[in-house]
Amino acid sequence: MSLDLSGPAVAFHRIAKHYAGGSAAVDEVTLTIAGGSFVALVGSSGSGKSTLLKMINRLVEPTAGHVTLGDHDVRDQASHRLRRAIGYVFQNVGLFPHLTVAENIALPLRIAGQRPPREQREARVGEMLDLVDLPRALGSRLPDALSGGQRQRVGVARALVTGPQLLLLDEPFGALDPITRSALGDAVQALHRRLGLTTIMVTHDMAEALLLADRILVMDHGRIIADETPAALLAGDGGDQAQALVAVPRDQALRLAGLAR
Ligand SMILES: Nc1ncnc2c1ncn2[C@@H]1O[C@H](COP(=O)(O)OP(=O)(O)OP(=O)(O)O)[C@@H](O)[C@H]1O
Repeated sequence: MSLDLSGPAVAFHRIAKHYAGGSAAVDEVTLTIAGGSFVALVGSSGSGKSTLLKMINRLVEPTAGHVTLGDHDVRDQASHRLRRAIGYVFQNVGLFPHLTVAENIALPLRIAGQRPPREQREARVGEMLDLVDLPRALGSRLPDALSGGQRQRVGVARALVTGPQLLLLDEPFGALDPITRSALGDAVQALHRRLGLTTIMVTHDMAEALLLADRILVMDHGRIIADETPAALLAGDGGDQAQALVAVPRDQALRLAGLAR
């Protein structure tokens, strides 16, 4: 496991994406995310969050502008090398149903051209299962024989197996029940800190963003309309749209507190 505690800075330089026939999905975004930070991207459906995220690992190519990781333009690397340096977790995980959990976790090593001997590969898979708090015995099961939360943990293990220092999460907990969701959010935050990652997470859930991230970007119509710390958002900063999103968990907390009285 890489323990180099320095995830890369990620910078967007006037980045834009126009899909054919649509308006700008991302509209000239310029900003820098500091290495080692945990950033949440929130905003309404269709505001451009996933598109912005996928321009980092080049699953989407920008129409204009570019992205840098540290000092390097992401276009300067072959995409397989780039993706080895970037962990990516999305809502439905995309585990291969006919491969065991262990084989799924080891797959990025093969794709990255690494062919460690069997014992080394098994040791690495075991380490990754430990990292995401899954029993090693689950390695021999097929993904169908796991719960949704366990599958999502396998997705995180697979994303981190090549030792990336940048982790991208696209609605990673969207399909999970609230208790599993909260436990996994905490697990990802702990991994972020322990491994010194730079983490960028797309979420619809402002409460999750406030609890996990140290910086929150609110998107609307392809632009960043608020860029605040959780403390600043909770203190009322960021403008009306950001405050409308913060009002949802705040009102729920107040109503619950009222019920408990
Ligand atoms: N492959 C595509 N082809 C054409 N248009 C697309 C494509 N992917 C996304 N779009 C459009 O780009 C805009 C931004 O989409 P994007 O998925 O980035 O938004 P989002 O904020 O992540 O939404 P959601 O929260 O619903 O996932 C939307 O209008 C969407 O319809």
